[in-house]
Amino acid sequence: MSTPGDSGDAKDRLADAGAKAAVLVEALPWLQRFNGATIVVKYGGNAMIDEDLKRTFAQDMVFLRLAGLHPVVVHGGGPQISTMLERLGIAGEFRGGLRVTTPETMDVVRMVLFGQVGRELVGLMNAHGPYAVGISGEDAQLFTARRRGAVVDGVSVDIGLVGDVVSVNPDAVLDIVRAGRIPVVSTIAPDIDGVVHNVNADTAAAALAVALEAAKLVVLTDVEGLYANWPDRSSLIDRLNAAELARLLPDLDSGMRPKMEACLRAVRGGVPRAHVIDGRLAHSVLLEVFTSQGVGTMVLPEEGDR
Ligand SMILES: Nc1ncnc2c1ncn2[C@@H]1O[C@H](COP(=O)(O)OP(=O)(O)O)[C@@H](O)[C@H]1O
Ligand SMILES: CC(=O)N[C@@H](CCC(=O)OP(=O)(O)O)C(=O)O
Repeated sequence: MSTPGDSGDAKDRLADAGAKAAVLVEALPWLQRFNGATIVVKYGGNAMIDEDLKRTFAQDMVFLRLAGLHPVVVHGGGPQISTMLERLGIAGEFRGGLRVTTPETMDVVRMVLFGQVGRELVGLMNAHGPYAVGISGEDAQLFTARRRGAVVDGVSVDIGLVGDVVSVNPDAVLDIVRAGRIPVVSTIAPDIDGVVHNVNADTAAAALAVALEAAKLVVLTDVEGLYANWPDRSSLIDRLNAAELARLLPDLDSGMRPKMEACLRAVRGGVPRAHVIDGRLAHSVLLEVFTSQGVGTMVLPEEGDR
C-alpha cells in the first residue's frame, strides 16, 4: 500500500493537481456566461485532415454539449472535394476563392460534403454517445441560395452553380438542438427553384450564426488567426472591430477573405463575437471558449452596434 504523502514526488503531485484545478476553476465564469448559449463552429483546415485533430475536435464538440452549451457545427471540405474530382478525372478551378461549379461538379460536391465529410464527423462525435445528427441546407428549407458570381480583378465572372445564402430557416437545426443533440451542417443549398447550389462553408456558417442568434461564431483555420501584413508572423491581430475589419477586407488574399467576410457578416448581423482560431492546435475551441486569454483573432461589433 502507498499514500500520496509517502512518495518522494508528493510536492510535484500537489503542484500538478493545483495547476489542473486552476484550469478547471478558470473555466467557471465562462461556463456561467455560456450556459445554454449557441456556438456555431466552422470546422475546416487541418483539423479536418489530420486524424488526431479530427478526433480531438469531435471530443471538443461533445465536451461543449455536456458543459451546457449548444454547439452547432458547419463543416467545410474543399480539399476532399478536390481530391474526389481528381480521382474522377473532372477538371476543377477556383475563381476569387470560390469553386467553379458545373452540374457534374455539383454532384461531387454534394456527395463529398454530405456523404463523406459530414458522415465521418458525425461518426467521430457519436463514438462518445448519441449526439451528432447530420443535416444539409436542403433539409426542411434550412438554407435558400441565390446564384452568385465571383469578382476577379474587379470584374464579376460567372462560376456556375455557386450560391450565397439568402434565407435561413433554422427550425430543423433548433429541433436537433432541443433534442440535446449536435447538428452537423453540410453547406449545399437549393435556390428558390430547387436547383442545388454549392455554398462556401464560411459564408453559410455566418448566415446560420445570425439566424440562430448565436453567442459566438468560431472559424477554424490553418494559421493562428488574421495577420495584418500576411505573411509577416509578427502582425497577428488579436482583436479588431467590424469597421476596422471592413477596411482590411479588400486587401486580403482570397483564402482568408471568405472567413473574414463571414466574421463581418456575423457581427454585423448581431452575433456578439466572431473568432478565427488555429485548428492545428489540439482543443483550440475549448481554449477559446473556456479560458480568459482566448486564442486567435476576435472580431467585435462596432461601438454602438449593441
Ligand atoms: N492576412 C492573412 N492572415 C492569415 N492568413 C492568411 C492571410 N492572407 C492569406 N492567408 C492564408 O489563408 C489561409 C486560410 O485560407 P484557406 O486555406 O482557404 O482556409 P481553410 O482551409 O482553413 O478553410 C491561411 O492558411 C493563409 O495561408
Ligand atoms: C463555392 C465553394 O467554393 N464551395 C466550397 C464548399 C466547401 C468549403 O467551403 O470548404 P472549405 O471550408 O474547406 O474551404 C468548395 O466547393 O470547396
